[in-house]
Amino acid sequence: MSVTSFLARSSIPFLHVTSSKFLFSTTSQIREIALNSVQHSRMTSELKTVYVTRPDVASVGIELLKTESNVSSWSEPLPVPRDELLRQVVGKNAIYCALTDKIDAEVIERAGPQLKCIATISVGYEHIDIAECKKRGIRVGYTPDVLTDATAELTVALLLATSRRLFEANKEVYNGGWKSWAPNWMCGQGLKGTRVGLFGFGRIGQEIAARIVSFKPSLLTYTARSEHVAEAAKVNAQRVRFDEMLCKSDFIIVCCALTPETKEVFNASAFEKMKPNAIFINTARGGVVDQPALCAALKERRILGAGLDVTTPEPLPLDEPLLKLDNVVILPHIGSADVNTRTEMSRITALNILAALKGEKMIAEVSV
Ligand SMILES: O=CC(=O)O
Repeated sequence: MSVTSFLARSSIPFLHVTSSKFLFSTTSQIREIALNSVQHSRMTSELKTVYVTRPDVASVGIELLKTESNVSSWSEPLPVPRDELLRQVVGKNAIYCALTDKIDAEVIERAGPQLKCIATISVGYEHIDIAECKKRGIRVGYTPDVLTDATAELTVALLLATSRRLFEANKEVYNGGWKSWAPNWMCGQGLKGTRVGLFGFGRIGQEIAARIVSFKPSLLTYTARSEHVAEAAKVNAQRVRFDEMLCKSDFIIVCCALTPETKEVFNASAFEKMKPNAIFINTARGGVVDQPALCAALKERRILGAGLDVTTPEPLPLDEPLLKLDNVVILPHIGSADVNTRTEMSRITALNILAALKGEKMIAEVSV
């Protein structure tokens, strides 16, 4: 890089820049600047390199990363195309990604042996090939905790919107269907006195439970691999077997991680066991559900309704059969979408990368 173009880009404090003209008086000053330029270029070339796939949600994180690394990023508000991702990761030390990016063995191999860290701006990390990272000693960062409250809040909002038919009712206001107050019109199913089952009782499940308690259900139950005795006691929840949850719940809320064990665990046989008034809520991952089986159960009114913040695929194509049903509420995966939460997620993702690149403890690291 020439001295002039370096100066044009740099922010060396003693340099005076007016209308892109550089004002310096003596040759010694010019020599000093040139020397600085060389040193700065050397420093810059020694900085670690980070590729960011989602600049739209990451401005805070990008600014942080820029303080200590060379950042390049995809520039559009849609996921980076696969071929561009494969091109851009080559030679990078870290990748800042989102759940919309499949970071598999091919991406990792293409990046090269200097890749030290992959950090995702999400709590879920099933889009990253963790086994491959383990094999290569690549550290993986994620953003649990910070999004727990936002996701629990959205889950309750979705549950109420589904069970009290908010979207159906709202449409009637605009399409002339609202003729008069009527005793049997737009009646839904309240939470009070019902049995609620949580499929998964981790951080998010526990926060959903804490919020559901205030609606006075008759019983809160959960299924989980570990007992969570103390956490369950706080909300007076009972651990039950999956089958019991299916057969007896009025509401089932999915709040587990997507793993080989939970993949399509809500299948035709599961929906078959549910009560006809059951309302199924999923804010975890679409992959936990056999979607055609859910669609059939809703269409044939074998269950009362469903509220889904996650689907397969995302986004849903406009000819998706679920979109034709009036007993389902679908949201475009907005569980953690509150401004403060997303800002914090972006910051943590960047801090995870900076820590990993310095060999320090990350804020949240997946144990690979
Ligand atoms: O679904 C959202 C996340 O994993 O953060």
